[in-house]
Order: sequence, then structure tokens, then C-alpha cells
Amino acid sequence: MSKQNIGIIGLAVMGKNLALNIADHGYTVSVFNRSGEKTEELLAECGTKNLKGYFTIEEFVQSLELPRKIILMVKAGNAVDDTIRQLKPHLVQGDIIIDGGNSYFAQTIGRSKELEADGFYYFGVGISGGEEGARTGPAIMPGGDEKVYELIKPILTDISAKVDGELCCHYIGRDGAGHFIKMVHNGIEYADMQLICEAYLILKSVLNMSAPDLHEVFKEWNQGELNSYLIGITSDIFAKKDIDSNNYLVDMILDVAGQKGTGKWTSQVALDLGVSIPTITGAVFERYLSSDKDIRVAASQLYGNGVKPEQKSTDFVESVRKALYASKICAYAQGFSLMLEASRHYGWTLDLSSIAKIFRGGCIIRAQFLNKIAEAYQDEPELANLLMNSYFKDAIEQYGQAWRDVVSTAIITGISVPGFSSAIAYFDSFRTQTLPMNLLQAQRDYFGSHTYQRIDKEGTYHTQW
Ligand SMILES: NC(=O)C1=CN([C@@H]2O[C@H](COP(=O)(O)OP(=O)(O)OC[C@H]3O[C@@H](n4cnc5c(N)ncnc54)[C@H](OP(=O)(O)O)[C@@H]3O)[C@@H](O)[C@H]2O)C=CC1
Ligand SMILES: O=C(CO)[C@H](O)[C@H](O)COP(=O)(O)O
Repeated sequence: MSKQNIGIIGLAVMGKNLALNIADHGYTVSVFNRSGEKTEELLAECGTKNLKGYFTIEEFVQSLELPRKIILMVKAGNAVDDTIRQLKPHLVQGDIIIDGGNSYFAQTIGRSKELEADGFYYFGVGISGGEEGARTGPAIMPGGDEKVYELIKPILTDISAKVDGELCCHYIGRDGAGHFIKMVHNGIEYADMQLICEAYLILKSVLNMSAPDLHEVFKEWNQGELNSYLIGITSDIFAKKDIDSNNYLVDMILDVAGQKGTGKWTSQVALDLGVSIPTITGAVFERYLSSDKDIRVAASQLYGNGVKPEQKSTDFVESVRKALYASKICAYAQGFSLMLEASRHYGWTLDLSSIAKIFRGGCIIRAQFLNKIAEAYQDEPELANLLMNSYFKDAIEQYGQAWRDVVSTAIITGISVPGFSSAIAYFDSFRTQTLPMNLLQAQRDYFGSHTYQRIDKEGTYHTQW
């Protein structure tokens, strides 16, 4: 009997849709899930001649052609190690395991080393796009041995999203590089979502906008430079009615944010690598703070909800749009600075222009302005920060006044804008020639003899203050 081209383990949202996507592209796919029900459901619902289901790991592995290519789409963490442990006794040298979940990149580096020592290949492949992306074309970020990549490249590139005829799948680097980029993608996703939520809060609080008004505003914004998947779905969300209450559904959803940890990892790694990403980290903190609902309700009774905003004309909507765009530039600048530093630290030689191009299709942060980011890194691959590029400089300068007006209105009236305000603070620190760290260095030297450097001569100094 002929063997199948590729196998997928894990048939929840992502695995199931990836399996169907791969089968649609003419490949034969074997599927396996820890609990057999999901396999049965998939075969019953959407069985195609290219898809075969198995109920033991052994039969699943035996069904695959050599070298075997097995995609893991299981929960990140222990589930990946459990699955590898079960697979290993049935594999032969040269077989390839492709971890397509949101695994932590440092674990991917460890797993790669361990499996490669046993003669297997391990790929950490970031896949983004949620259910729809997995089914119709996700963004794909593969990390692993570049020569072995040639064996899985045809399948990955066939199923990936394409933008302007270009693939949203590009080899990233060895071992954990693909998962690192997916992690930072998610960190940027957190910041982008937080900024959009703040724009919503400002428009709702200052201009009293209702869900249908906001639907129109976001729909219009999606026609211009803010055009992106997240702005598009936000517009759709504001149009959705709740069947139970007949209110708009967004107004019926509890304001407590969930998270699975990739934003937290991005922030932790940035602290380790010494890169400032306050808008991304602020977005993580805001999700934490949101989950303390009871204390927030008590505090709002204690302190009130801020002061009533002064009347604003509808021009204010345009100012919020500009403030959102400027803040978004800063958030992406932070994410890309982190990738640049990781590239140096881990020796990955990341191609940031290609990475921006991958993000243009299939994934959650896909946005028109990624073309500008791709161009910026194409012109200058070692660009220290996106804010040094002329397109972004012009945008920030043109929108600077509106950005400051919106943030000051929010702060004066007590509207919570941690994303907008951290973005502006990041920009102001970034462009400040002399920060007050001279005083900080003096303080450190005063209490701890930590020494300081001088502006007028070389060397290290200590003073008896
Ligand atoms: N959902 C999304 O939008 C996206 C998810 N991802 C990532 O892709 C991966 C898959 O995501 P998703 O499809 O949402 O599924 P989940 O993250 O919800 O994981 C569920 C799957 O993992 C399996 N599983 C859980 N524990 C184990 C275990 N110990 N051993 C073997 N299998 C186990 C489940 O099997 P069982 O049915 O038996 O419980 C099921 O198939 C995750 O890493 C996720 O972070 C990436 C991009 C987007
Ligand atoms: O990887 C993804 C998209 O690219 C997931 O949708 C993401 O994990 C969602 O993250 P969280 O649950 O932390 O909001």
C-alpha cells in the first residue's frame, strides 16, 4: 500500500484545518489525535480521499513515507514532550518532527539538540492565522536545519498565504528562530490589540460613540493606512448583535482578558536581552490588571471614573486615528528591535525584511503598513530602529500633535491609555539626546560606589559624595 506524504498529530482547531489545507493541495495526510473522538469527527465531517485517520501512534507512524514528516499541533508545553516521547520508539534516523504550535523557543532549542543527537530532525515552525488562516493559508515561520528545510519546504510553501505573488513562508534560521519570531509576532499582536482597544475606549468615552458608530469608524479606518486584519475584525465585532439581549454583543462581554503566555514570554525575553518594549509589556500587564475585576469595581467606587471630558468635534476621530497609527509604529518598532537584538545574540542572522513580508498575509497582525516595514529593512538590513527610517519619521512628525492631544485628553479625563502613553513615552525617550541618567548614575555612585563615566574624558570615576 502506498504511504502518505505527511502526518499531523493534534486535531483541535489548528491541526484539523491544517490537515484539510494540506490535503486540498494534493498531498496525502495521515492524522492522529490523543483522544480518538476528534479523529472520528474529522473523518466523518470532512473526510477526503487524501486524508486517513489512525488510532494508535504506531499505525500512524507506519503509514508515512520516509523520511517521515510529522507535524505536531498539540498544546504547547508538556503535550509536545509527551507526544515526542511516544513517537520516538517508532521513528527511524532522518525522520522529521515539525512542531507547529506556540512552543517556547528555548524549549525548541533544547528539543532540537536532543532529537538531533538521536539522528532525527526537529523543526520549530511558528504558524499564525487562527482557524481561518490554518484552513486557507497561514503565515509560516520555519526554524531548523536549512538543508533539511528543502524536504518540507514544498508542502509549507504550498499551504502558506501569498501576498502580491510572494510567499508568507520563509526560512527563518536554525533551531528556535522560527518559534522566536512567532513569539514576537504574538507580542506585537498583544500591543496592536491593546492600542485598538484604547482607541475604542477613547471614542466611546469622549464622543459617546455607540457600537454601530464605531463599526462605521473602524470600517473607514480599514480603507486607509491602518488597513489590517485586526482593524477589519474590530469593525465586524461592533456590528454583531447579541441574540439573547438584543444589545450589541461587544457591550455584553465581560472586560476580563485571557492569555496563553506568548506575550509574557516576549516581555521576559526582552528583559533578558535588554531591549525596551514597553508597549508590548504594557499590553500584557493590562490583561493581568483586567482580571482583577472585583478590586477594579471597588476602586471605581472609591475614586470615581475620572472627569467628564470636554466637548470634542468629530475631528477628534481623525486625531484618534493618527494617535493609533503613531502608537502602532512604536509598538512594531519595539518588536522588530527585539528581533534584531535576538538575531545578534543567538547568531541567527534574521532577515527582518522577509519577516515583515511573512507577516503581511495569513497571520493575525497582517497589515498594509508591513509593506513599509519590509521596505525599510530592505533598504537598510541593520536599521537600528524603525523610527530611524524616513517613512516612519515623516508619519510620526505629521501625526505628533494629534497623538499628544489625544493622549493628554485621555490623561486629563482619566481614561486608561497605557498603550498610547507608553508608546509616546518610548518615542520621547528614544529621541532625547540627554536623558536624566546622569543623575541616576550619580545616585548609584552615591549609595553604592557603582562608579560613573564622564562626558569630558575617558575612564570610570567614583566620588565621595
Ligand atoms: N488556536 C489558535 O488560534 C492558534 C493556536 N496556535 C498553537 O497551535 C497549537 C494547537 O492549537 P489549538 O489547535 O488551538 O489546540 P490546543 O492548544 O487547544 O490543544 C489541543 C490539542 O492538544 C492535544 N493535547 C493536549 N494535551 C496533550 C497531551 N498531553 N498529549 C497529546 N496531545 C495533547 C489535544 O488532544 P485531545 O483532543 O486528546 O485533548 C488537542 O489535540 C498550540 O500550540 C497553540 O498555541 C497557533 C496559532 C493560532
Ligand atoms: O498564536 C496565536 C495567533 O497567532 C493565538 O491566537 C494566540 O496564542 C492567542 O494568544 P492569547 O490567547 O495569549 O491571546
